[in-house]
Amino acid sequence: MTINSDMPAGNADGYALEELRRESTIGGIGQTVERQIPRIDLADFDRRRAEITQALWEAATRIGFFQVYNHGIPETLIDETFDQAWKFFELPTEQKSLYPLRPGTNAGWEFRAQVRPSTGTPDHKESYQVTRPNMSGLWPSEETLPGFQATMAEFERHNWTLGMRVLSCFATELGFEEDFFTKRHDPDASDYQSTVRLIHYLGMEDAKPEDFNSWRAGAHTDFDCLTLLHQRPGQGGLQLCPGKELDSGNWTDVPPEKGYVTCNIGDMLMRWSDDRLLSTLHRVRMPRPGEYMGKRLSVPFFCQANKSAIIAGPEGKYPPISAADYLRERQNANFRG
Ligand SMILES: O=C(O)CCC(=O)C(=O)O
Ligand SMILES: [Fe+2]
Repeated sequence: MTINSDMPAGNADGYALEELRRESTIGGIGQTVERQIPRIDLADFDRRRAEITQALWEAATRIGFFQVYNHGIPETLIDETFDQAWKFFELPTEQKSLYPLRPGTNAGWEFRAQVRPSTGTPDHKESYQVTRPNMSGLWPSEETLPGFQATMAEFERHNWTLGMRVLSCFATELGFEEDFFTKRHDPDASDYQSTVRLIHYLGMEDAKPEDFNSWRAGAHTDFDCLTLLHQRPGQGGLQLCPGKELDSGNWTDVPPEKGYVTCNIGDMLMRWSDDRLLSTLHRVRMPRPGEYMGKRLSVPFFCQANKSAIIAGPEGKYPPISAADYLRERQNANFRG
């Protein structure tokens, strides 16, 4: 049975099965409560590494979400990436259909194809994913979108650098070598699978009332080690709900702000850390009456360990599994067809 997101929030008492009750709570609207999302200054990283590591560890073990600033990715490059993303989404549907998402590759374009287990309804969005080794035939030509591929490549490289920096702090706290995760996200390997995802949440200006019952992105945790999320000021909607408080349905807005990259731990790193680093549930809600109704763009970078990497925590809480097998399981539960 599928629980739809238009089920009234907090009305789960009638359900006998714990799983259904829990799922309907996740899919429900819940309440908005304020929580402090830690903000961490990465300036002068090499000199301040110990101090930054403590702040990242505290945030990642307490709430699993944090925002970093002075992060080293040029704002002009971020702006250019959003400009190119919008140019891509503005292409005619027939053109975008030439670059279809291939199952299991995290590469290519999809339109309303992602159904979250928490809601059972397709996210109100389209997306285009870039996973470098899997892009054959999926790049728009220079004629179609001048500079697109070069911008994505540069953006990808900067995000990888930032991601590896943050992961190096978690590595040492977990008792691994500083470059432990860097080696396992080797960008030159053929089984590299970190991903840039351009997302367009459809504008709601002319939407039907029932469209507001669905989600821009249904509640989920990310599959990866670490997500670096770029958002646009004024285009809010991201909310999180920390694990222990899930039953309360208390969700917290994470407003986008210029200069900040929102980071969250994904399931892969939670497992790799024997559950010490928290992969926190989040979602993108529809705008409320009176809020900005236009389109929403966001660009996450997912640090996903290379396929051959073996995920095994220092304390051995879970049996070792390759990153390839781990991601396959998660993707199969999320994409139709
Ligand atoms: O668009 C956002 O703000 C969040 C996107 C997200 O959570 C995801 O793509 O995993
Ligand atoms: Fe996410």
